[in-house]
Amino acid sequence: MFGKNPKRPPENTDGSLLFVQEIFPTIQAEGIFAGRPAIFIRLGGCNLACSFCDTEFENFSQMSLEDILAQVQKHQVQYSKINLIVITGGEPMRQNIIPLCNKLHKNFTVQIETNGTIYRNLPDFVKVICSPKIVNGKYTIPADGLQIDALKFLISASLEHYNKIPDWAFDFKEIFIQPMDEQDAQKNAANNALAVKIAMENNLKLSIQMHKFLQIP
Ligand SMILES: Nc1nc2[nH]cc(C(=O)O)c2c(=O)[nH]1
Ligand code: SF4
Ligand SMILES: [Mg+2]
Repeated sequence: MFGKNPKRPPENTDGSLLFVQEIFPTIQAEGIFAGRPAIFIRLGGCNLACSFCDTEFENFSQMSLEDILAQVQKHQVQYSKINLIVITGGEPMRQNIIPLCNKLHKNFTVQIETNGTIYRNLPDFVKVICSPKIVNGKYTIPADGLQIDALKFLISASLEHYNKIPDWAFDFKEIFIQPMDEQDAQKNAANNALAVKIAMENNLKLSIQMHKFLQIP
């Protein structure tokens, strides 16, 4: 969170054990499935350390796929109709999530939230939302071969480089513009205004973090 995390490299395991921060039901607040109830699996660790990162992902513990599925099933007791799983982080592609995706596919639409810097040969059914980040003054271009369903750009009026969509992005079929939450009312107001301007000028969809407005996870 807030760039204070260690940058953790990709883990190349068989995917039968994963580092998990939290498994919780909520409303998917961002991107193509915004508004849809979902069970979130937040995985531990990230390979980047963004100064504005709003997420705690370093209190993770190792879980087997069976334990993860059992926790998902526990939430299904209360929310039996939910049919969307969101795997996020941290950076979920840091770990081998392919076996987990395959198991979840039987009962759920599976969507991941990734910064796009790590390649994995994900099954075609996985919906990938990629939010590129600035590294060395430039947006990271999604890893070669990664199948992406939508890009999501965070917009800040004050943080360097986060005020413009890179030209390469327009080759992708769907782009969301999302005001960055900088935990500061004045900055956030400027971020909202700039995000609306960029969305309007480029005919792109706006994504707002509705869970913060709703005060849900
Ligand atoms: N409600 C809710 N929706 C989200 N969509 C993406 C999130 C993320 O942290 O990746 C997120 C999150 O943290 N909460
Ligand atoms: S890539 Fe995402 S999860 Fe990782 S540090 Fe940046 S904002 Fe946080
Ligand atoms: Mg979040």
